[in-house]
Amino acid sequence: MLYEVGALCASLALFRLWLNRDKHPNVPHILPEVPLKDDGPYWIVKSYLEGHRRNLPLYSYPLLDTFFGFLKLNLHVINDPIKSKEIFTKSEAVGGHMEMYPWWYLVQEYRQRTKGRKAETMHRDHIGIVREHSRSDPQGTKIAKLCRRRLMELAAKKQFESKWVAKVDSQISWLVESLKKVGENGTKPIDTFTYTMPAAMTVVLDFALDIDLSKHTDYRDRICTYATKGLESVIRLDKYKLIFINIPTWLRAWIPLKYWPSWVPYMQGLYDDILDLQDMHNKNWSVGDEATSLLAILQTDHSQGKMYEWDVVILIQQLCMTGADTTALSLSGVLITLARFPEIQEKLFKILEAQDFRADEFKDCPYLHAVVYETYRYCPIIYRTLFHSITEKTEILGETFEKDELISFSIAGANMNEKYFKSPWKFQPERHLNENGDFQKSVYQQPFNTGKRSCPGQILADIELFHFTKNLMKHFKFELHKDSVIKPVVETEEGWLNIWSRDSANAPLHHFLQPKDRRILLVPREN
Ligand code: HEM
Repeated sequence: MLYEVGALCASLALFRLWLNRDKHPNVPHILPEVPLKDDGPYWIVKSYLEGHRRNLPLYSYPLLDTFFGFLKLNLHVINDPIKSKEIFTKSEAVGGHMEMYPWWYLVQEYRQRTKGRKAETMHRDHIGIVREHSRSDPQGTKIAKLCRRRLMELAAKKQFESKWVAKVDSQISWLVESLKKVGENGTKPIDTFTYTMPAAMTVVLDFALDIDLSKHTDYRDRICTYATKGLESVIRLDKYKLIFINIPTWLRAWIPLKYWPSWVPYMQGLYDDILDLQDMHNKNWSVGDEATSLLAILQTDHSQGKMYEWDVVILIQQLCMTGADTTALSLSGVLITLARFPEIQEKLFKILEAQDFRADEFKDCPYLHAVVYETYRYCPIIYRTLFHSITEKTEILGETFEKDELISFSIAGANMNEKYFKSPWKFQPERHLNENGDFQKSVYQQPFNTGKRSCPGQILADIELFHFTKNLMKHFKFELHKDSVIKPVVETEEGWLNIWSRDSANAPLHHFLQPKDRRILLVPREN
């Protein structure tokens, strides 16, 4: 008996050693400065800065190391923006989201077990835009790319641009009224995200469904909460989730539902709401009618056998989860940054005032466009790309990667590197203007990443940031409150690092980089 226990321990130890072997001894590791359980966006961004300081084109950091080393995950980070662009644009092997798929599997298995609405037509692989791009699944890849193309084509249609701008404009009066009321006319600091989030959700769902959610605020407010909780639970690597996703499906089927992670039953509500909205949309539209909303375009594709029923539903769900938090937090970032830099705010205000706040297109106010892009750079709330899982053995920057390994690009790292942006710790919108005063995008700045898996919503996001900022500037002056912990402005690395919360990834909204304080004063301009 003793002999068998000894043999078991020895084989476990050997297995652990084998698991922990360094697959990439040439790739430097940068370990977080805090224990992994306390690790959060601030510490990751700090490691990006270190990667750049050491001029490393590629490095790795541990995402997870638990169960005595039996569950260990490393992320490989590409630092060089030009190389990253080349890899994500050309490579056929970096198009997976392996780390996210099980989230959808769990939610769907639960729905099927509880016989939720339309569960009978669900299939675990019909997951819309996040489907894997890989040579081993040509049909799935084709559907993923079609979902992506449909979204991007609709957003980019020049004749529709004024429609998207009008959707932003339609949010302004309630947004202004709400901000004045809760901010007690500029005397009480407020977290604008609470209001920019429903505004951004209304725009994205109006874009997708042609339904104005400000007339259905119950749906709007619920979907906002689902979206934030959904995105947090997709991105976080908590142990309970990891245990669940690693249990084989046949075994999971025996686990009583009360032991499933709490977000799994909770997220069923988002599917139900989307199915309701789909019914609402289809009261005025049927296959064969002109398709102007994204949903109508996708349903037409489904009717022609180009995608499945749940690819359509799940793409709408994915827009809820990716299209509002990102835009709303970035917009709050613009307002906070303008509050920190009053001279720049004043300059922008004067430019806009001189043109009576008329700027229908980006070219009508290059300085505003530059302020938005300088905020994406200096205030990179979305501080890295999603993780991309490798779909087949491939070479990246001289290293051989195996299927299912993870890579990502350090958006915030490149943004703050002197090599790409002179005096990176200074907030200087002018760096995005050329000698004629026109807006010019830097090749080094990639807030949406580039290539086949880059953000398909970037056109809509830019429109929202530009027009929301313009409209809010007209009504408010943004100021830091007297106790703000992101004061004073110090334009050094230390001063920049001091803006950000050091909370772990488990803190609310810390799947993104968060300022220590999102509250500002919004002082009405009319007074
Ligand atoms: C300022 C706002 C936004 C920022 C900074 C942003 C940034 C990003 C980034 C960095 C990624 C990951 C790209 C990669 O890993 O290669 C991403 C993915 C994505 N974004 Fe955005 N995004 C924003 C707004 C939006 C909007 C408005 C939509 C929808 C209309 C959207 C839809 C998506 C989707 C569906 C994905 C996943 C794409 C895929 O996996 O293939 N995003 N976004």
